[in-house]
Amino acid sequence: MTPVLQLENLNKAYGALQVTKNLSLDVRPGEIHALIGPNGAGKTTLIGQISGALTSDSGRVLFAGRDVSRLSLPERARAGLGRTFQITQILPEFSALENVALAVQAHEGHSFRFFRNAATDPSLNDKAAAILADVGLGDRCTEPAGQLSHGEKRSLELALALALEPKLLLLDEPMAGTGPAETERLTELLKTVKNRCPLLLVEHDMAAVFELADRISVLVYGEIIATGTPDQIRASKEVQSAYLGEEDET
Ligand SMILES: Nc1ncnc2c1ncn2[C@@H]1O[C@H](COP(=O)(O)OP(=O)(O)OP(=O)(O)O)[C@@H](O)[C@H]1O
Repeated sequence: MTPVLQLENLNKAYGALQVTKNLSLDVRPGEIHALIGPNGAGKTTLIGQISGALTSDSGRVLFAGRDVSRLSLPERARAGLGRTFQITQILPEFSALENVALAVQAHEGHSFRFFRNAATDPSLNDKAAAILADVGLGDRCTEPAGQLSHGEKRSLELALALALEPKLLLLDEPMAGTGPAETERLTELLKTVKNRCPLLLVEHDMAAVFELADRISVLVYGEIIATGTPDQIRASKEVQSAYLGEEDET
């Protein structure tokens, strides 16, 4: 099966600090691939190298059958490489439906100059409502986005990303700052998002990772020390000593 995303021998240094070391990884169609590792292992840097926010010193990023290594972040986004928007990019005064309708409108190539029409365009609204229903916000469509709970805002971020119909979604710590009930809800939600597109998930919440991931890659000091199913990763002595053991002690 051809991977959706394939990283080949990526490198990235900040001065003398080699943050990403000859890193190779792939994400397959239909999977949730989780990337875990201790603080400072280089996860955020790697996500930046994949999205195009950061340029790699060497190596290749192959996405949806093409080499996107030299493409900018917007070009990679247009090629279908999705990422969740930050909560700060949600328009708090607009309803959840209007926020998603604007994203659908942007994806369909309409100009933002006509954004006032987004709220009244039935086809945009129908698509936006369907996406909101998928992320569990079907009954919160008319709520101003600023009034949603933190967890609901996370769901809205996902809806905004899905409105762009990505071929792969990069998720950087979706559970951060959410309580146990919201984490459980988001975990269930990500299981359904997986039906729409594969996910590369960076997450510190190990319970969520082990429940969600089809495969897990463990990053330590910029190197992948293991990739495997949750059971394989749990059983790996190298992973236990490098990462999971350390977590258990805290
Ligand atoms: N712009 C930068 N300039 C210099 N060093 C940087 C820069 N960005 C990150 N680093 C360093 O690169 C290393 C990896 O950082 P990164 O944020 O990618 O790790 P991380 O795994 O995402 O960490 P965390 O889990 O804490 O978010 C760290 O040692 C960090 O201090």
